[in-house]
Amino acid sequence: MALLAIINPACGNGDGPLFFASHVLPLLADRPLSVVHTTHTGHAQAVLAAIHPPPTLVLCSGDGTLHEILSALSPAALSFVLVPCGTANALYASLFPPSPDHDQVAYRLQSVRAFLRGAPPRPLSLASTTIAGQVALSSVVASTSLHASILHHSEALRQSHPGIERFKIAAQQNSNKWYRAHVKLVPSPTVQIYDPKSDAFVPHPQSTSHSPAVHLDGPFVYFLSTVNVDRLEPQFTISPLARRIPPPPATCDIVVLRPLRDPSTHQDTPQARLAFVPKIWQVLGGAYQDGAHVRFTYTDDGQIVTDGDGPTVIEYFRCGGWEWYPDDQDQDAHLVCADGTIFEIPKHDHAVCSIDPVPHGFSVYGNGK
Ligand SMILES: Nc1ncnc2c1ncn2[C@@H]1O[C@H](COP(=O)(O)OP(=O)(O)OP(=O)(O)O)[C@@H](O)[C@H]1O
Repeated sequence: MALLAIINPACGNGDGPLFFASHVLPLLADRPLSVVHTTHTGHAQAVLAAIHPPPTLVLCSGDGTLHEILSALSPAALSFVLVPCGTANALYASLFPPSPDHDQVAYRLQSVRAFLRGAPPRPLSLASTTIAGQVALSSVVASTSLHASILHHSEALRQSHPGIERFKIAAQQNSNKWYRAHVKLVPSPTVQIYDPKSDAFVPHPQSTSHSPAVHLDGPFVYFLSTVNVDRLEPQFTISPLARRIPPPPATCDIVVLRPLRDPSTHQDTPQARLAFVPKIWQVLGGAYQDGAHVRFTYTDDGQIVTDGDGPTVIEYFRCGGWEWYPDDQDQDAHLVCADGTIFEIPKHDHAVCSIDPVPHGFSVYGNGK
């Protein structure tokens, strides 16, 4: 089997080349292997586009390089052996959730080991987001609202803060924004919502056989859909049910925070936005506590508790995709993030995200399941 290693020397803390040479190369020494160190954005896919049939790819990078390759080569058939060398490594951390006492080197070699022991590669899902005729693919996340704003603003901090703290700084900069939009959730074949009481997905009450789509009005604080992953960073498990309750094919998990579900928040005012900021941190803090936010509920006076009888703080959906119609007057609501790349919806337009709309053959060496 032809094997190609692509190493991005610029991602994460820049230790990809050294880690590859010290720990990966010795394991692949008896195999025919070509090695490329990328020199610029777009280099990886240019190398791959020239190779037929596509090789099995040992990819030493973060999610961004993977995203570029998938976008350029779709709908090809290509298997990835992942060596996490990026900042967040969301896909790798989801395939191999880290434990506090793991050995750093061994932890990063698990996809290589799965490949070497002949484990079957696991098919990847692709979310396809269309904006003004342009298609953005993602294998991790497609989002709007706070997450898209965080990614938009964190890029400016990449040089000064190369680690994941840049996402926290950008989150603080954007925490009092609400995003005005209308959403249609696309059924597959229904729209399901997580019910913490039964710890199961149930059909959304609006999703009937006659009219299975679900419509949501804003304002939104958070609107984020994931495929293939339950986390965006090793400890930030924003869509934990993707692991605990495995999704059917061609669906995404969607995490939504709409502030007007809070019984103590009645309208969109500057004061209400300010008062809601600590609740946003509480919700995102729940994601850092192994996904505890999916069980958060409101008390009558708007306090957030776990497993209470009030309305859930977030709405956790599972469905075939979504459509996002931003309010023309709300510039911030026009940002869409697809695996870290930011797109802007033109005025009077919208974004449509669907999961695996065309067949493809991307797969990754994961934990063998
Ligand atoms: N030699 C290079 N110099 C500068 N940028 C490069 C080079 N090679 C690749 N790139 C670009 O680096 C960018 C960042 O890579 P990547 O997303 O893999 O890492 P990351 O952002 O550190 O990690 P993650 O996406 O997991 O947070 C990609 O857009 C890629 O195209």
